[in-house]
Amino acid sequence: MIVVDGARVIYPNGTEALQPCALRFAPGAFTVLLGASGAGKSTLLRSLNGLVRLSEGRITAEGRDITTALRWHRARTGMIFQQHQLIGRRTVLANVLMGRLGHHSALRTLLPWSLAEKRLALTAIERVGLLDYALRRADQLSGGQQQRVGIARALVQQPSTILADEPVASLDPATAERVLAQLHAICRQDGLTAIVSLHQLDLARRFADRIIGIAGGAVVFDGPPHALGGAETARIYGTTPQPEHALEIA
Ligand SMILES: Nc1ncnc2c1ncn2[C@@H]1O[C@H](COP(=O)(O)OP(=O)(O)OP(=O)(O)O)[C@@H](O)[C@H]1O
Repeated sequence: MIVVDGARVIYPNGTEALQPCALRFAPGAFTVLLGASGAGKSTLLRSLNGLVRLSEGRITAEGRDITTALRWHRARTGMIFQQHQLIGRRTVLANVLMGRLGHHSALRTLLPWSLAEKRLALTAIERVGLLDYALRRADQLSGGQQQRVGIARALVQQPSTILADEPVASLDPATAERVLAQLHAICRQDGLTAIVSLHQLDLARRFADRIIGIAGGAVVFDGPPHALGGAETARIYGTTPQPEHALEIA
């Protein structure tokens, strides 16, 4: 269980990117963060991995404050980014093995990877359907394939939580859906807690167990997809509810 308790983020330039909020993330749930550009989704996700320092409040995982147990927390938290953050000239296998770095001391990383770790990496690559590409350079893959490498790199960490920051934003709609469906299926199979920011409302409705809507750094909606009607969507995106949406809520 991850618990966000009164977390607030004010960046050094004075921007309050996250207003004080209290959230609980139950194990195994697939949560989608929705919000307009600049709403604060990345700030929340990055706080959950200790990449952004809280100005107030605290975040705990399994009862441990993540700031004092940061290395432990990061080792069990897989991060997936919009731009994949792959090393283009390295192979898929080498990129996926990078996911193991958090499990080793700095000195251990100077040694070659063990057979067991290579097996783990190949299994993760196989799970995302890219075994035939394991020895290809990452920059020779399509955008969708590169994001699947990003997923495999997160899986090889053997995480209990996946944080994904707009993982399908740079993909065409059909590829976005396939990649997200694969991520969702893997999280389900492994019982992983997933917190995923998305721009696509339809994908959020389809895959989320729970949707958290953020606007201006505040949580303005928190509930299951079926509770997200026109008025709630308008609150998240700062738009006027449409008549058909109004009917949907009635
Ligand atoms: N390092 C930073 N320093 C100052 N302000 C920042 C910083 N990072 C983000 N912000 C500001 O904080 C607010 C929230 O940004 P954030 O990136 O969390 O939003 P987002 O919902 O993820 O947006 P997007 O969908 O465009 O990625 C914005 O006003 C943004 O300009």
